[in-house]
Amino acid sequence: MSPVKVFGHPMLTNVARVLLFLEEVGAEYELVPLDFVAGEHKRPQHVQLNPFAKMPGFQDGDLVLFESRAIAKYILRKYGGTAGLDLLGENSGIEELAMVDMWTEVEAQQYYPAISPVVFECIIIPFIIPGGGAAPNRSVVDESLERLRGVLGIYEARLEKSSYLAGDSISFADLNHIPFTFYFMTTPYAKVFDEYPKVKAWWEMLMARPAVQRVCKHMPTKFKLGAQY
Ligand SMILES: N[C@@H](CCC(=O)N[C@@H](CS)C(=O)NCC(=O)O)C(=O)O
Repeated sequence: MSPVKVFGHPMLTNVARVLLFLEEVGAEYELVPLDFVAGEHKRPQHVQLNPFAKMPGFQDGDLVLFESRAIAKYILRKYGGTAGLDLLGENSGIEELAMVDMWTEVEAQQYYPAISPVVFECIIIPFIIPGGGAAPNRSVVDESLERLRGVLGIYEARLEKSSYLAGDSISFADLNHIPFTFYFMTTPYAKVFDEYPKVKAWWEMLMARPAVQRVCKHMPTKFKLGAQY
């Protein structure tokens, strides 16, 4: 059987999310790299896979998916059992499952909107988007850092009670934090995490996972204007 295919550049956060869960479950996959500087994701061939002309696209035989979080859940449901990983909490009780669902929503609805503007302002707009190059907008960064501190305070209180967000086992909710936090840690604001020791220790535990390291090695940590990543 041919392996599943992921279409996109591996340094991009939403592509990295999909690769991360494939690596976690040890599934065989083919990465079909797209040159985003050349706009390959906007070509008709890719738009057939992802009608929003975004990366990633994903194909498993006749099944075509887009939206990285949905793709990641499909991967976990398809391969998680064989890998002995229940990251969605679906083989536990409904209470455990509800905790995974809740913290997954927290990542998408609270954490991501707080952290992503900093990453956009400091990295994505100046260094990654072709023709970007603008200096970070200070007021956007400052407002986002304030919002992020609020979220991290809630995480700190939670992580005083359990090793991971949804409980004492790692889950989908924790691992979804990897792509944007990885890039945030390359910005001058990484030290914000030092104010939250439990959160910092949790982050270090996530980063120590072999699957995380395999995916993050395709994500640059030093940015230069005009570089082709
Ligand atoms: N919600 C979507 C977002 C997809 C997305 O915005 N992908 C970015 C890369 S991380 C992209 O393709 N950007 C290129 C563009 O917008 O032209 C997902 O999670 O898959």
